[in-house]
Amino acid sequence: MACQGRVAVSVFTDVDKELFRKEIYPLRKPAVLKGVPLGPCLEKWTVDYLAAKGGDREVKVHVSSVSQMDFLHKNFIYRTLPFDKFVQRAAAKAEQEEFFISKDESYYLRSLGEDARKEPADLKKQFPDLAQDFHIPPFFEPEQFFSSVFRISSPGLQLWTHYDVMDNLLAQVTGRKRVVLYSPQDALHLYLSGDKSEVLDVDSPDLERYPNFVKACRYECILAPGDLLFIPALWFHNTLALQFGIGVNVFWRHLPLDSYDKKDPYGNKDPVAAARALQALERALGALDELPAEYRDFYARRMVLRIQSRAYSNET
Ligand SMILES: O=C(O)CCC(=O)C(=O)O
Ligand SMILES: [Fe+2]
Repeated sequence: MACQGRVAVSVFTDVDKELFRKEIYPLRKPAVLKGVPLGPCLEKWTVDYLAAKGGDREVKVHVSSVSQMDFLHKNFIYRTLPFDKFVQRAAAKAEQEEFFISKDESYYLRSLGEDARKEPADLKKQFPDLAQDFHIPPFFEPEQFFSSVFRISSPGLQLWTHYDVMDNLLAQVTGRKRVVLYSPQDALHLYLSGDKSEVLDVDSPDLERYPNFVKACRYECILAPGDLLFIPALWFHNTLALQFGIGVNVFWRHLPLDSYDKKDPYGNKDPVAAARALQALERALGALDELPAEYRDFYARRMVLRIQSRAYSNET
């Protein structure tokens, strides 16, 4: 059945590993899991506690003059702050005394590994004292673990729609967060630029520029503190912090280890076979360029038909 309007993400309570592996994981659909024990972080992670325990190690943060971050027009910059200062600034209710761009700038932290270009983030390594307070849900096998990442946002901050290549458990620890998701099968309606959608305003999209966006089925949920969102690999997600928010996401491998790019600290590089296929496509397009426009158009359409009949799993 066609999707009409919005679809609420399914909510599950009392989920244990068995239920997750049998009833939720195989569906490859997002799910909100309520009441999964996440440890003492739920009570402990106040701004003061985080600042004290997280210490003053330097973190690289996104700083944006407006709350909707725009990767197309780069309305944000990266700056480095000590973790404790960053947390205080992101949680601030009033205008910033010290600022980079403007008094009402927004902040977003996606924590990184020790050597950010090589190593995935791991809370246990970068924030050992805080990592103790967060209990990673035991729903995956330990060898599937890829990374654990702090997600800390100013109130109102919106992160663009993108996909990651790992399965994800996104835990909301404090603050409420709205998450809008789209199926990988809706990729044709999302106006992709690499791993991101060019449609920044998912609530009132520019339909003259992006007419097919209305065809994408919008899944939505609001995460409250203590909620866990399962985001299967390749599902697009757009997050909006309704309040100052602290989250932790844990990425897990879904495919065998050697399906993934070995140099992928973020968990968003396409699997090696997919990257090879995309490269081959670029070569094919280069060959089409040797033809006059009329022929190029015709053979491009034939290629689309071939791809559809050979590789799509169904008629969507
Ligand atoms: O929580 C957020 O703000 C973004 C989360 C995200 O993109 C992820 O967990 O992959
Ligand atoms: Fe993500």
